[in-house]
Amino acid sequence: MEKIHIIKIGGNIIDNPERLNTFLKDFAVIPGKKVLVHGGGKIASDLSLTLGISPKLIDGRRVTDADSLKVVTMVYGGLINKNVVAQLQAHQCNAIGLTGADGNIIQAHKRVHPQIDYGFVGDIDKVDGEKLDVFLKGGFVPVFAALTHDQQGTMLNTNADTIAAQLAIALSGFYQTELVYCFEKKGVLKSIDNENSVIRQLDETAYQHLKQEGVIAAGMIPKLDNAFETLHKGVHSVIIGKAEDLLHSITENDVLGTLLQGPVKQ
Ligand SMILES: Nc1ncnc2c1ncn2[C@@H]1O[C@H](COP(=O)(O)OP(=O)(O)O)[C@@H](O)[C@H]1O
Ligand SMILES: CC(=O)N[C@@H](CCC(=O)OP(=O)(O)O)C(=O)O
Repeated sequence: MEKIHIIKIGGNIIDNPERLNTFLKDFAVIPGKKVLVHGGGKIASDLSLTLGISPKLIDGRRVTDADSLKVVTMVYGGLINKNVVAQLQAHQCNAIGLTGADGNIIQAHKRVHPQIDYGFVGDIDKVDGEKLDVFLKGGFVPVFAALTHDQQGTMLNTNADTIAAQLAIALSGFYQTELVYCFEKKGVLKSIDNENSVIRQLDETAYQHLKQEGVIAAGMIPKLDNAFETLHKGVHSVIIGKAEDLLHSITENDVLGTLLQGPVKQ
């Protein structure tokens, strides 16, 4: 099976023009088929404050009222997505910027929660892997913003880690899929203050223990929940690591961050 990489960049890289440029230069030369997914939560929060809208997050998920939806649509789908695409074009990578609404590739519904009204936050129902594959087969490199839609004309804000996971699952029907979460640390750490304490390989049992002990916390919990879900649904492997280590991990076949692997296929 042909390989594909689904790569997600975290907010701390998008927020830093130099790190972003270095990352995009590396991303551009990754051989083979690839998809990039980005968020940009921090930039959206900063712009919200400038506009007099107080950002509100619960467990890392943005409560997205009508005004916040306008902000995230502009910031993720416009400002960040188009600048990322333009920079990739400058590195001879034929990127095409998409949201889940484009080509109806990611269908979602507004989140229903018994206690909390998250507003215009989307939970994904379906990813159309075949439509996405049309772009890939056409030689394009899809770049997804953290936006989906409800098929009734409304955009929805959807966490970028979740979008990357669901795209990886959908593409695993056609490709040997590797999901890569790039963020600002070297990997999943045994001791959060020690960059040299990277856990090289993590299985689900060890993850549950480390979560109970509080070693793995905050944003790393939904990231790993997403990651293990993908392994149960056909994704070959997941790498969690530093953006600057991406190229080495992929091209040298030597993962510098944390590697999660699915069951060995017969
Ligand atoms: N054991 C751990 N190893 C690494 N990061 C951890 C760990 N436990 C909690 N974290 C936190 O998880 C964060 C990553 O989640 P998040 O902020 O959602 O990522 P992203 O930058 O991709 O949006 C890290 O910045 C770190 O503060
Ligand atoms: C529903 C929800 O929380 N959406 C996220 C989407 C952006 C994102 O995921 O950005 P990072 O990867 O930079 O965190 C948000 O608005 O913050």
